[in-house]
Amino acid sequence: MGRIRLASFRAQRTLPKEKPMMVNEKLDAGEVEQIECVEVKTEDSTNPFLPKRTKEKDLPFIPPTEVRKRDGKGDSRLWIVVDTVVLDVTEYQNQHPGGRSIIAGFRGQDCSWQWWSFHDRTIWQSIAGSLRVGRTVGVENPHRRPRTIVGLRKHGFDDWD
Ligand code: HEM
Repeated sequence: MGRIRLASFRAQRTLPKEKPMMVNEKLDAGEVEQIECVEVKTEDSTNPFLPKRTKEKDLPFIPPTEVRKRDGKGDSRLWIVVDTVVLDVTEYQNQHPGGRSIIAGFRGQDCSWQWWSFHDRTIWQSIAGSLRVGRTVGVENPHRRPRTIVGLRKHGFDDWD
């Protein structure tokens, strides 16, 4: 009985040209399939998007030196860091409601406090959750967080005092 041959973009077929291969082509019984697997090495082939169900503690560690290299220039992916989580925003930057350029300002860098200033946990879970490729430590934020003064104002409404 024949079997279904599944093509993968990672596999490069090396059968003779006169017998071109078709995706999902059925092989005859006994026919030997010759596929030489050649891993397609992009610089990020080891950092795919991780499923939302992956817990943050289980994200693979990516050294900060690698994160900084992903600045979206040339063939590079575009990564940003929120807290300790590395997000791949290469495609998402074009869909960002706040505009593309604001994300591009944080190429390969940390943007934690800016991120939490404009977004909440719902956006973290619904969108950023699917853009995670790993976790890291030690990646710098290009802007110092402005000082905020808290606790000097009385809580509540006391105009009738
Ligand atoms: C993975 C990265 C990001 C995701 C998933 C994301 C997602 C979003 C979403 C869903 C909105 C619309 C919010 C709403 O309508 O309530 C938004 C708006 C916005 N985002 Fe992002 N964002 C990302 C990165 C960033 C970064 C790095 C900045 C830098 C400061 C930023 C700044 C903003 C701003 C300024 C707005 C517009 C807020 C407004 O119009 O009120 N975002 N973003």
